[in-house]
Amino acid sequence: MNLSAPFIECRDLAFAYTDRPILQNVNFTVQTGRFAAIMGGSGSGKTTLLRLITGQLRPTSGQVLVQGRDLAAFSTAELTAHRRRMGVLFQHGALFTDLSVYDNIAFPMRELTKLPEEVIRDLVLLKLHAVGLRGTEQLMPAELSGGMARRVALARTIALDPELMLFDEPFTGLDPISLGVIADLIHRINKALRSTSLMVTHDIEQSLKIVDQVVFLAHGEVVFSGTPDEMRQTDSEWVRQFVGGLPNGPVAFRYPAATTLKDDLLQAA
Ligand SMILES: Nc1ncnc2c1ncn2[C@@H]1O[C@H](COP(=O)(O)OP(=O)(O)OP(=O)(O)O)[C@@H](O)[C@H]1O
Repeated sequence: MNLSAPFIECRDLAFAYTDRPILQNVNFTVQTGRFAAIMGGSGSGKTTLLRLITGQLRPTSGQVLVQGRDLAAFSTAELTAHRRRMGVLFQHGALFTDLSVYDNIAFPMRELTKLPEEVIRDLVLLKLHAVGLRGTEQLMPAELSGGMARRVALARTIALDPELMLFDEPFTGLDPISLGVIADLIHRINKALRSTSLMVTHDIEQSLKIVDQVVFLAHGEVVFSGTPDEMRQTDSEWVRQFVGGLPNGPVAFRYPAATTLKDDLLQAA
């Protein structure tokens, strides 16, 4: 593994849903083995960006390069191989409710590989151990707390030792202790597997502790890209409003109404 080479590179990336532009001029690189957070306000295009990187969406213009190769030029077989190398953990980390913890983690191994059951068994136990939940194999998802369920989902995400891990708001809905546990696990797994990781998150406090770089989106463009330290010191108004949780800033508190309140009130009188 060449740790100084980019694993993911977005070059002049733009995307529109039919004629509605969502992303434009997006340029950034994530080096192999690094951990990047994608941040930005609601609707700024973070999840859309993740979907472009998984290959679920195709850019309107520009490129997503994976290990130097344009994703758009991947054959169907290459795209399948790309997805197989990826571990994805979505917001609610949904487990299959009718499968036990064991079968949930074994699922991608059974679906995507021809590994014999005894090897799968050892791998499931190792993954459960990695998230601190060995002994829960026979429990059903309904018997787990929210934090435990997220850890099982994380174990399933790493089932096949992904080279690329994508997390979409992995901390949503967790209490502070579970949140700290998940953040620590994600960090340790990124380092242990040396997998390149991207995480969409609103949680500044936890994520700045564990990521190597932050890509900050506003109105569909990258308005800041740098290390957590650079982010804390930046004078970007967008970032400062987000970090400070300020109600007013580049993202205005008030909707830009076409008339003034005074006019409206006078008209009604
Ligand atoms: N399938 C779709 N068709 C049309 N518009 C969409 C579709 N999916 C998302 N959008 C729009 O694209 C914009 C960006 O959405 P996206 O989910 O990428 O934002 P986000 O930054 O992840 O937001 P949040 O933090 O609220 O999850 C939003 O305005 C959303 O309404």
